[in-house]
Amino acid sequence: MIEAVGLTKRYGAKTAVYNLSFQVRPGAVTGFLGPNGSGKSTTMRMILGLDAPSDGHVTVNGLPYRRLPNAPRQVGALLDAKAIHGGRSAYNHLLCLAQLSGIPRRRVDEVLGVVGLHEVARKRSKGFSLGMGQRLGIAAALLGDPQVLLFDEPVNGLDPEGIRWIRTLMKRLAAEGRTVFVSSHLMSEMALTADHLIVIGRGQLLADMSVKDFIAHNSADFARVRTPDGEPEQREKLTAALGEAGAAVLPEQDGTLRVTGLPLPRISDLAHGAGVRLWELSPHTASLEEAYMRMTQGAVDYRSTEDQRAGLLGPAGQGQPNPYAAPPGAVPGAAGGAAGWPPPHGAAPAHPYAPPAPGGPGQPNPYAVPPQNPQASPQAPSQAQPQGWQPPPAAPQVPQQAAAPAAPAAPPAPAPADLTKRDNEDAR
Ligand SMILES: Nc1ncnc2c1ncn2[C@@H]1O[C@H](COP(=O)(O)OP(=O)(O)OP(=O)(O)O)[C@@H](O)[C@H]1O
Repeated sequence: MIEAVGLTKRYGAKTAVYNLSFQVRPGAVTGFLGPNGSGKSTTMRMILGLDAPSDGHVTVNGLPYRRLPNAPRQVGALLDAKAIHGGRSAYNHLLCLAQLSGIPRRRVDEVLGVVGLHEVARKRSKGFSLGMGQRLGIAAALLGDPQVLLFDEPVNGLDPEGIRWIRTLMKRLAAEGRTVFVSSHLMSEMALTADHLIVIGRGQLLADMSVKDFIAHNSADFARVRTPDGEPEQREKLTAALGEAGAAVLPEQDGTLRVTGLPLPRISDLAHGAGVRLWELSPHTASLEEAYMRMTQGAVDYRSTEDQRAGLLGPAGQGQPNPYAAPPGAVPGAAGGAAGWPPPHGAAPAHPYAPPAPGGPGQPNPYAVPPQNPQASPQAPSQAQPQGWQPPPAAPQVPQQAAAPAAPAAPPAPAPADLTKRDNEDAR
């Protein structure tokens, strides 16, 4: 079990992680998601005692990493697969690690077999491909047969077979009762691998819930409807009939209609009543990627200037309304408008594809910490409210009390020009 309470990390004026509280439980794969620069690696480094928190604390099995007896046998981690002495063979690299931690030599052969590197074990690792390096890093993480495992972007550079292998491995490790905490930007992979998600944006907690709940709470299902090609009057007739019945209808670039607000049988009946033939009527269930994009859109620091101009944030494509965009009137917060969005509790969503307001009457708040989660520390309520989500403050503004109930004051949102500048700097 990993437990973070009020975890905060500042690098000078930069607040990388702010007041983060969560638990990572054994027996499950917990995905750790967040846009670039949101603080995932920093959090992992603090878990592993490589960085000291500025505030708050994090424990592994009840103790800070540095106080764990023989930590490498309790916690295994893949942080940076490139952090290997290239002149050493894979075997010698692992043997050094094993000897430092009192791990028997035979374990080196075992883990080399597990990760599929036994045939190249005597080769120098500087000749390894990206994927081979990842496998060696994973072997090192498994070396002490630890109960707690952390993987930062483990599928980086792996081919499809390798990706599938790591998915199976993680599930197996979790099924053995271990704690598996894994960061990734590959949403399709996370959807297949993770049971639970912790999502952060700009160093703050955005969500702590199961994958299923995360998708359900951050997306809106809709129907795809296609009328016969080359008969625009059929499409118009149907659009009018659906609109009259209270549906929201948006034309897609591929000629279909995206319909929300009505069940499929009702759409079919309305089409029949209007004398419109249908070539397609299919349900669309949101993917983890769509739900993730929707939740984190306002917490993205680095975005292409082309995407900003075209509004390419969701699958609707250029020139189409973006179903994941903040509704008109949402406060344009930092880098795209998290502030004020989702709408306040109980408010009707202004956007046709917006899911119901989280925490509205009769609805659980998807951003709230689940009741069974003992994370309900004094810090939790202020962290788990994306509606009031604010970027972490610069160092002088951070209240010294980690348990401060109110969200900290937000610095001014960067103007698009600032983002452009950052992009250009990145490109350099
Ligand atoms: N040693 C450091 N000194 C100063 N700033 C740092 C340091 N380490 C991280 N940061 C900053 O802290 C923020 C969080 O970085 P971090 O690497 O934790 O993000 P991340 O979520 O892992 O990003 P990515 O998905 O791109 O790997 C970034 O703005 C980064 O520039």
